[in-house]
Amino acid sequence: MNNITLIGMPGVGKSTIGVVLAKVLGYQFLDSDLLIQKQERRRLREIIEEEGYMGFKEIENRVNASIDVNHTVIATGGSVVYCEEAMNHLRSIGTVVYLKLSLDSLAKRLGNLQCRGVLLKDGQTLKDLYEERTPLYEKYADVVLDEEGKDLEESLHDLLEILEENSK
Ligand SMILES: Nc1ncnc2c1ncn2[C@@H]1O[C@H](COP(=O)(O)OP(=O)(O)O)[C@@H](O)[C@H]1O
Ligand SMILES: O=C(O)C1=C[C@@H](OP(=O)(O)O)[C@@H](O)[C@H](O)C1
Ligand SMILES: [Mg+2]
Repeated sequence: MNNITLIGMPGVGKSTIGVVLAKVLGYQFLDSDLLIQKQERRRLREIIEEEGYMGFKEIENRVNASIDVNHTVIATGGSVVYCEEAMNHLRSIGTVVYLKLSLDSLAKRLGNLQCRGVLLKDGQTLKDLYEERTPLYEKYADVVLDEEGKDLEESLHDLLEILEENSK
């Protein structure tokens, strides 16, 4: 219990802010993408290439649904919101925070999607992905942090304030 799970689009900063948040709170940090790689003994890109879109989702669901931690900040991969069982589990073990950024800002940050290993269906653009996922991020979020126009320090400051508010 008492975990904080970060969800949101790839490139929004879940892994970056997550590790700093863990330090500030005195929590552990877990990047569930790295946990997937460790358990599968393969890199994410290899899993996606070898298992395909559905195969990756199944693995991502299984690994995230089995996370058993306390006082930990969990940075998820952006595609975890497709995994219903995993999302219900993450909600049951702590607070789920949606890190939100506009499509324009994300596009500037992301560069080449393929190189990052983003889970795209054939022909899907970043805009398609954004529109498909936004309702899912909103559905599973206990709280939302709007990062627009904020640097890492400002995002962290506002996140701590939101978490404090939410714990009352
Ligand atoms: N608040 C921020 N403002 C500007 N750039 C950021 C911020 N947070 C993260 N970044 C940058 O965005 C990129 C993606 O961050 P990352 O933590 O890997 O995102 P995610 O884990 O959500 O995919 C990195 O280059 C990181 O330095
Ligand atoms: O959003 C996605 O489709 C993905 C995001 C990646 O993580 P980040 O959100 O940390 O970039 C990683 O889980 C995987 O390559 C798929
Ligand atoms: Mg990440």
